[in-house]
Amino acid sequence: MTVPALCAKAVSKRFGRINALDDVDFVLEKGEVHALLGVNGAGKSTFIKILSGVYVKDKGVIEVDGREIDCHNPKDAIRCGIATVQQHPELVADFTGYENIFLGRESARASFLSGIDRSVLKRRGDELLSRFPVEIDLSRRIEDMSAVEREIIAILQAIAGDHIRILILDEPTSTLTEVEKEVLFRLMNTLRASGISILYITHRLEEVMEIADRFSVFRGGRMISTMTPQQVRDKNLSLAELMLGETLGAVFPEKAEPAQLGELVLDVRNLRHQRLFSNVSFQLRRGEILGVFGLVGSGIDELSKVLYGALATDAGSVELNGREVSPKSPAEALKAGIFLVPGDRRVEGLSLQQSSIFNITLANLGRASSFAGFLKRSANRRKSEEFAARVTLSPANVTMPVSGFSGGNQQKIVVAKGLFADADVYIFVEPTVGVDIGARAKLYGLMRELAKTSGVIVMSTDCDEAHGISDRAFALYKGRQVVPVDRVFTRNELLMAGIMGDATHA
Ligand SMILES: Nc1ncnc2c1ncn2[C@@H]1O[C@H](COP(=O)(O)OP(=O)(O)OP(=O)(O)O)[C@@H](O)[C@H]1O
Repeated sequence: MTVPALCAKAVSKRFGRINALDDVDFVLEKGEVHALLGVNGAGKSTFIKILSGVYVKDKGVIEVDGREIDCHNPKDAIRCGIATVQQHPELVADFTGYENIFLGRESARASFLSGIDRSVLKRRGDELLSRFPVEIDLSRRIEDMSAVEREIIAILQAIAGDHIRILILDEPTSTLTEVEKEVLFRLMNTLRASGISILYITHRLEEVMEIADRFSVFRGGRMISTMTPQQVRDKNLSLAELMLGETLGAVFPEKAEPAQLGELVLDVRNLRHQRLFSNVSFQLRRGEILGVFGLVGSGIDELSKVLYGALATDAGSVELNGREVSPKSPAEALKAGIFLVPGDRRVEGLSLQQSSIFNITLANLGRASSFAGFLKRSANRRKSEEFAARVTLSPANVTMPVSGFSGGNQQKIVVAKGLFADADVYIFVEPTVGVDIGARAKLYGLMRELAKTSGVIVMSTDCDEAHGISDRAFALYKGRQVVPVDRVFTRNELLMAGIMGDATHA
């Protein structure tokens, strides 16, 4: 019998009263791609953080190549042959690919600072890259690279130590397009063929069927089962239901009936921002959800920022409730009644060291304060608890710092903040990145609820999302609005509009 690359036996970890991992047994075979699945808060990140030495387990045994290891920090893990690429790899933006690949290693850093021989760096970088079927110009700086190029640099950095046998990837595809994902999968396949075992977290279930040899499902801190994609096909199982432990209803809520539509709330005409988008026009009524689909770089990010006052517009007009507005800052937009649920909640949406109460009430200080300007502490707590329950925050603890919540639950706090803000228009940008399928269905339900009294815009690089959640939608293709907004379209038409710039190819 071959010895597995990694074996965990009865591994447990608590955070205060939370049992984040409970007696987890897990086996990673040599040269396999093994996916970790689970709803938000299931314990996936805690498990990989223990393997990569970020957290120390409370009890249990971890073996690498049949030998017990005891890691107390990431360096210990790397010494044991385990390298990890975080969800948002920390690369040095103004350094080249070559420099970043070898920066992670202390010895390289020392020689780097003392003026390393660039030709050595280049030779070693080229040699490393030549082992993989991907093409990247490593002499470019990280800030000029695409998301997938950065991910690949982070992986090359992780495996640059030749003794690395286990590679852990945390949601590596969450910011990648379909085409970029295929590039990453090619790299993963080559690593697998070279005998490296890959353990990776994903919320994109269709990927598991495509790339994983096996997958393990975590639920409530326990490891529920390990299976192959073939077993899922043979038994006709649903990965989402395995994760949830219950049957999943419809992911998207019902569309709005025409009779439910209220007055016009937002009227956007011929909006333009530099060369990133131009001539964007649409109207939004209370009671409806408008979807905007576009690939990364299509201009949807900039469009949301213009609407929210974070970027200036060069031409066009925006009317909110019949009055022209041109917010100069996000604070002004919020005051006017436009609330943005941003794509990157880590940097744009939340103060991570503060509690949920603080974060939720920040969105509407007028509502959170008394006439004399004092914060209404007990009322705010009650309201925060009410909104936390509506977004099914888990754990339902509104005083805990936001940093203690899992990624998906942090996204729920941003939405609770939106509920408290009581805005006329809600703009969601990439609302479900990193959010599990069960919580996603609940978030969509909340959007529909918000749309009962406000107008909602959902901007997404995921066509199924932009189409599934919306009553009407249009696509942005290289800054151009493709689908006429009043036309009823199919999902394929919207997809073609967003990726080809022409809906008629569908
Ligand atoms: N540093 C921490 N302090 C307190 N509680 C924590 C901490 N890290 C994780 N937890 C808790 O442990 C549980 C497991 O969280 P974990 O981040 O491992 O989940 P996850 O499956 O990775 O979720 P997600 O998909 O949302 O990232 C959650 O209840 C979470 O709130």
